[in-house]
Amino acid sequence: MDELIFLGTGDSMGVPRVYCDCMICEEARTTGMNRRYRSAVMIRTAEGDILIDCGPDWVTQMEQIEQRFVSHTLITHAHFDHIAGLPEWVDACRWLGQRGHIYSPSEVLETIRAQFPWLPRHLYFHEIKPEGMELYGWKIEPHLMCHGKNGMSYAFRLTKGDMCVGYCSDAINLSPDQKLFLMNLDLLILGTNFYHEEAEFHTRSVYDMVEAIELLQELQPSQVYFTHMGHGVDVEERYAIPSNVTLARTGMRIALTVEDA
Ligand SMILES: O=c1ccn([C@@H]2O[C@H](COP(=O)(O)O)[C@@H](O)[C@H]2O)c(=O)[nH]1
Repeated sequence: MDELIFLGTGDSMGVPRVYCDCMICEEARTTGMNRRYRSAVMIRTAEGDILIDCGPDWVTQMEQIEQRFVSHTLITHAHFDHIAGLPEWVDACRWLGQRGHIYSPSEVLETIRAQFPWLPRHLYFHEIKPEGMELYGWKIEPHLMCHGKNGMSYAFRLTKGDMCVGYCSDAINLSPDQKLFLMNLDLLILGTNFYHEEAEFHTRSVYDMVEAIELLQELQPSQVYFTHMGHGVDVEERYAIPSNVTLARTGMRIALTVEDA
């Protein structure tokens, strides 16, 4: 049975934030309930694994799940917190003599090539076209999403048999067309930086939970996991969230079947 593992559920700085002594960062340093690596998931299938995003915590994340290698990586957008682990993945490819496969829409791949010009020596670059692609039995479709003040990011819709999963880690203020892409999912993984963010809307780049809950009323997914959470979120707090919403934790696993999702 396919499964999804949360390798990271943190915002762009992760939790704890290196400069911060707040209660949540201190808790993350001690008991570690709120320790959150940068957002990424691994989808495990009988045929092989698919990593979504490869941020600066990639090595630690692989060690945590005791996995030595991954051959196939999808990238949502070329921001530091989603791609900074690529050179380390490529070093692993180089030392193992195995060329990895990286997948994203063309402009994301272009930015990655510009940032890390040596990667194509050890990676096959595959453009995900708007009509999508197939990998290990999953149909994977991309859609460009509003990422607020930080530009645009892709969400992926992954379908296998009856199971339909949406991965949208970095989005805010979605247009009707962008919302349509995330309708009728069995499982939605959605980024929410805070429970309720006080900063002015135009300065922001990711939903907060209060806004996300409103959005869910339109999208109507069966099950939802919030990810990309900053140090304002305490996973032990009893927030007012619907019963089908879970705050994802590092290492959490979800069976990718309609019954279990
Ligand atoms: O052009 C850019 C802009 C930002 N970044 C990095 O992205 C994150 C911010 O992400 P949020 O999810 O919007 O909080 C931060 O790490 C910036 O350094 C980038 O790489 N490129």
